[in-house]
Parts: sequence; C-alpha cells; structure tokens
Amino acid sequence: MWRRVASVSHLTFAQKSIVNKDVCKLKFWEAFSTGIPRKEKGTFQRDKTPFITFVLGGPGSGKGTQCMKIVENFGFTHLSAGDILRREIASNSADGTMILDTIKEGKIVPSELTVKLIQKEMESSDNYKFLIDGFPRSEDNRIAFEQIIGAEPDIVLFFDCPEDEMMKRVLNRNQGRVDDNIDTIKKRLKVFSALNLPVVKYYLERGKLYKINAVGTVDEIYKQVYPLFAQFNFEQQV
Ligand SMILES: Nc1ncnc2c1ncn2[C@@H]1O[C@H](COP(=O)(O)OP(=O)(O)O)[C@@H](O)[C@H]1O
Ligand SMILES: Nc1ccn([C@H]2C[C@H](O)[C@@H](COP(=O)(O)OP(=O)(O)O)O2)c(=O)n1
Ligand SMILES: [Mg+2]
Repeated sequence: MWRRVASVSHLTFAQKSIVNKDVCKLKFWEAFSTGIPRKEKGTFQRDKTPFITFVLGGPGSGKGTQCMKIVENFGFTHLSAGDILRREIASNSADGTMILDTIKEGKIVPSELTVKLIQKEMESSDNYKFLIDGFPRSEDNRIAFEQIIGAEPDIVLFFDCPEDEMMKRVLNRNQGRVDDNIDTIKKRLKVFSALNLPVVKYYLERGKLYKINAVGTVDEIYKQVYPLFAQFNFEQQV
C-alpha cells in the first residue's frame, strides 16, 4: 500500500498558452512512501512514484479513444474499469452474473469489487504510470479506492461532452457491448449525472481536474490532452 507523504509543488498549467483555458490549476503531489522493498520480477516497481490519472467522462465521451493515444505517447498502462469488469464476466467468475446484470441496467458495480480488480492489475504491472479509465464513477468508488489502495490520483481528466453527442457515439460504437443500446444509455446518462458529476466537482475543488472539451475530432481533442502529460517529462523518470 502506498502512503502519500508530501506535497512538493504546485503547477499552474493555465499560465501556459498551449493549454486550454478551462484547464484548472494542478496540484502535483510527488512523494509516496512504502515499507515494501523492491523488487521482485513482475511486480509493481515500488521504488518509482506511482503516477495515477483518473479519466472521467460520460459514456461515449471518448475516454478510451484518448487513453490509447496517451499510452502510445507516454507509456502509460491503461486500466479501463469497464474492460476489467467485462473480462471478469467473460472469465465466468462467481461475480460475473451480477456484474453483467448491473452493466445491462446501466448501474454501478459495488465499489469494493471494482477496486480490488483494479488493485490486482496495478500490482501485477511493471509500470508506474496508470490511466484509470471510467473510474471513479461515484463518490463511493472514489472513497473505496482511497481506502483500499491508499492513494489519490495525481491528475484527473474530465471529458466534457453534451448528452446528444455521447448518445450518438455510443449507439454507433459497434463493439457488441450489451450496454450500447438506447434503453441502457438513457439510464447510464442519468446515473452519470447523479453520481459522477459530484466526483468531478470534488476534484475541481481540490485543483486536480483538467476539463477537456470532448467535442471535435479525435486529434483536436488530443491537442488539449497532450500538453498536460508533456509537462511531466516522463521519459526522464523511466
Ligand atoms: N472525437 C470523436 N468524435 C467522434 N467519435 C468519436 C470521438 N472519439 C471517440 N469516438 C467514437 O465514439 C465511440 C465512443 O468512444 P470511446 O472512446 O469508447 O468512449 P468512452 O470510453 O468514453 O465510452 C467509439 O466508437 C469511438 O470510436
Ligand atoms: N467504475 C466503474 C466502471 C464501469 N462500471 C460498469 C458500469 C458501466 O456502465 C460499465 C461500462 O463502463 P465503461 O467504462 O466500459 O463504459 P464507457 O466506456 O464509458 O461507455 O461498466 C462500473 O460499474 N464501475
Ligand atoms: Mg470506455
């Protein structure tokens, strides 16, 4: 378990002209400590400071699409909470049926289960840079992550997209997902507004939120995302 020990710097990205003016002040907490010495092969590199990015946004706002580009350019490990849950369904685990029913209903899977699955992925990774996509989707998710993983995100991206655009994209997604239908998407949008927006507000108030205008081409949107990560000079940390 990681424990945050110090806040070392405050970076004001809004001062950089390249960054969208909606981008908020970023508080970069640098240091974590751990009592666990490194390093066994195949386990998380505990001598590296984990860099955790939460990726928020409604269904179809383009989170997964943008995450793929961040992975390519900055070497992050992409953990999509939805993908992890779908893999759990496909593996016929004891929780599979419950997860499937929850997803079909457009509801949110119990937080402890999702966080433990994310934790397993983080611990089996050699990387220290994580994009946690589609999480936290509720305050309950957020608090469970803090309690179980013992860490907070370094930055939080929020892909801000109008409902009609999200609905259009989801209905054209064509990935055979059980939740990409008009009934489920309507429910998901209600759940998003009721449960996810409070999380967005939480990180906005803590100066960790980057609001991205998610309307436009994939490349136009990535032009807002790229500079946020470029600031950190990740190459030098590897
Ligand atoms: N900027 C964009 N403009 C139009 N369609 C997009 C854009 N970004 C992603 N898409 C498409 O919209 C659908 C939803 O995108 P996805 O990345 O899966 O969103 P999310 O993970 O937020 O649900 C996909 O079919 C994707 O190809
Ligand atoms: N933190 C999470 C993330 C996803 N889920 C469930 C409920 C969501 O509607 C589905 C699909 O999530 P996913 O992130 O893949 O969905 P989108 O890519 O935003 O369309 O998974 C969850 O219960 N808790
Ligand atoms: Mg997605």
